[in-house]
Amino acid sequence: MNNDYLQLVGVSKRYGGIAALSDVSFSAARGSIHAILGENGAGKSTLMKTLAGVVRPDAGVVRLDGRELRMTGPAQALDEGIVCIFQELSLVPHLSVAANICLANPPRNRLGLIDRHRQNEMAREALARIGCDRQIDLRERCIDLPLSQRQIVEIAKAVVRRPRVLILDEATSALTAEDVEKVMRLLRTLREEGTCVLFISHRMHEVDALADTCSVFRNGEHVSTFPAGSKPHEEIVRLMIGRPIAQVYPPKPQPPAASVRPYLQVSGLRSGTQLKGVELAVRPGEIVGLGGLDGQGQRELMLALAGLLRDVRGDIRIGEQSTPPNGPRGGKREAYRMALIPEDRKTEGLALGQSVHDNLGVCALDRISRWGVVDHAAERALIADLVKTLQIKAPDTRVAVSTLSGGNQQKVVLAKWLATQPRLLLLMDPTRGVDVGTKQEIYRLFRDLAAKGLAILFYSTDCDELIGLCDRVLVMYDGQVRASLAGAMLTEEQILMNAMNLGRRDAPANDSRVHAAAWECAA
Ligand SMILES: Nc1ncnc2c1ncn2[C@@H]1O[C@H](COP(=O)(O)OP(=O)(O)OP(=O)(O)O)[C@@H](O)[C@H]1O
Repeated sequence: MNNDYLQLVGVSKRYGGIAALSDVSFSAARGSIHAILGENGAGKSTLMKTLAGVVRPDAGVVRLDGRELRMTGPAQALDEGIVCIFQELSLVPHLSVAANICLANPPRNRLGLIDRHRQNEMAREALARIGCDRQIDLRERCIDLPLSQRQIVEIAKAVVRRPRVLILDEATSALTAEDVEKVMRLLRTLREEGTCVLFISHRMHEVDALADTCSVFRNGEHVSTFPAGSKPHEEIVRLMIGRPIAQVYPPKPQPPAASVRPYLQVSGLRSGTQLKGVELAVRPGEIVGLGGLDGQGQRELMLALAGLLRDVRGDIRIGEQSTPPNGPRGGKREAYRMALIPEDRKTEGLALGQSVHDNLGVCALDRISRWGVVDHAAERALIADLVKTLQIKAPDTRVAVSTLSGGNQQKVVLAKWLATQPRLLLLMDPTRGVDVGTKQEIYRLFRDLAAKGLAILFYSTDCDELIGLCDRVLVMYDGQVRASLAGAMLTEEQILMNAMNLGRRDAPANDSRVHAAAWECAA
């Protein structure tokens, strides 16, 4: 095995006063999977962008198979066989799945026109390599796909280029557990074929399952490289964040009494073929998880609750009020004191070109305005408070939010909605792309918010965090809540059994009824 297949020597990159990479040297082998670990802002993405020709380093050399690469741009990196799957998806939203997969090099017929038949074949083959050719329609526009499927298309787009070096920057963070397995199988096959895979992930169980070698980065510096499995997790976390982490999840308090009136109560919620009579209740002080296999109505439920889905029937009560049939709309949403943290921070959560300051202030204009005029002192105080509470790492709040690391962008999304002082938080995968130290802080924050009386509905694709954080987990199957699990029943096995509807052929769970029984079991 050529251990120095991909080599970086003395690579540095500064952004103004920030050293994103400081004199980084490391190498990765051909036919191997090399995990790149580090907390948010450690420089991982900058490293990948350097390899992908997107960022030009201030100093240093990159070699591939012994040859020095003088990268002039992304096209040259692609020509060298270096393909990167970025955290922020790069699909053209209004083009079809097939067109996106073949975008860099579409097959052409004798007239020079795109050969659609061949294009479809190539796209289908790429999706089949991942095992997703049946679940994604080649003709569908990417904008109409859920985030997890868009991520699969992004991976297929990389596969079709037959990479020599494949870089995945948090590419599994939006995927369902089932799709993560498929992508892992694909990466192992690519490894056997000789591809050098660099894999950035904040999910240690994926790193354990995949990687041959790990490299840890901190504050732009390469801290250590070691064989995967040779160090305990605690040691790796300490290398990553410079301090040990004892317990990632905060202790769970006593549940609110069953007599406490739910802040959110949903009954008989239906919409199209996705929601088929959802029943649930979330009390003030509770963190209720929403689990199940992907596509069982979890996303639609969240959107329906936030008034972002059409043709919804059933009853939604928030606080003291019933919402209109299609959920709270537009400006009326504030009256219900609810906030939705969306799944895709790039397209739904942030105005990327705007400053951190403007992104943070935009949702709280009511709080920082007097007689329709923004009180700039109040605005600055609010923003300083949010930056401190969420520990957002930004050189200055006037920089564009696009220049922050992925994890810090996610914190901005959270902060801007917390600024509205919601009483109901609807969270869609809020720790996606967030490092373990920051996750710990965010979990504590949610627990503190719950202790202050917020009702929290938490949709996550990560079973581990559902179990670790939530008081109760509702498992959805085929547009209904199939089970409400708490206490000793809140296990991965139970979540999976109910997610696959195994061993239960009975009616959907009425959460209000199940709730009491589940808590009895928890107590
Ligand atoms: N275009 C840019 N302009 C200014 N600063 C930048 C830019 N890109 C990155 N940075 C800064 O460089 C540092 C490293 O960022 P990078 O995105 O490489 O971190 P990361 O390890 O990938 O983090 P995450 O896990 O959150 O994605 C951060 O402090 C970030 O704010």
